[in-house]
Amino acid sequence: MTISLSDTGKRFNREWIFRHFSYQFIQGHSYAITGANGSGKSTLLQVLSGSMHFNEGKCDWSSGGKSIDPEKVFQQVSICAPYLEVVEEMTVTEFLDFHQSFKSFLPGVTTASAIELVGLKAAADKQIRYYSSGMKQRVKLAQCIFSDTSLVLLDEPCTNLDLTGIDLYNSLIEQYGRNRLVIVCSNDKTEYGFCEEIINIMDYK
Ligand SMILES: Nc1ncnc2c1ncn2[C@@H]1O[C@H](COP(=O)(O)OP(=O)(O)OP(=O)(O)O)[C@@H](O)[C@H]1O
Repeated sequence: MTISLSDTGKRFNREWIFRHFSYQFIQGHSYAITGANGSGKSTLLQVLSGSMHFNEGKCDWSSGGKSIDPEKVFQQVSICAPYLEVVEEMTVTEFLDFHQSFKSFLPGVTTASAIELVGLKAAADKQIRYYSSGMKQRVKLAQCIFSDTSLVLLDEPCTNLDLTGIDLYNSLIEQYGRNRLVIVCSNDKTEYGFCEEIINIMDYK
């Protein structure tokens, strides 16, 4: 997947969040979007995911030189973000099985192996509502990283994670992020240290 933005701008009411944003995000590379609180990182990520309209310029998604219908971009997107919820009434096993009825996991990854990889095996049959905030974040990361998509969008991915969780995140990205397009929104280097390109949203005001 390649995402090409040309003079793209997004505003809420009269306030421009970013403007004149021209950039190309290319599969096989990793990018960090940085900037102060409220500067528009999450907004840009949602535009890149195809789930939010923009107000000027262009945003094109393509794969293998062929344009992707904006209505179908979601099929290629995995996202982990603080504003996305998990189904708390389910166990992690039920939740990841349910998720795979919409989006399958990467070849070779099963619900059981995903749960084990994120260190939740002992809590696999517990309802997610009884999980700690760090355990819930591990569920969100599993759902995002193990989905078989070309675009991985991570908004503050280490929220609530302990040091072991941060190490786990980095090793999952190392192992499963290769050959995909990975974009991280963060101001914390422990979350985006692996990224090859750093974009400061403040440069597009
Ligand atoms: N749906 C919305 N309607 C109106 N304004 C919005 C909406 N969503 C976001 N905003 C505004 O857009 C601006 C950018 O918000 P955004 O969440 O993208 O920032 P951010 O850089 O991700 O912030 P943070 O670092 O705090 O997560 C903020 O001023 C916010 O209030």
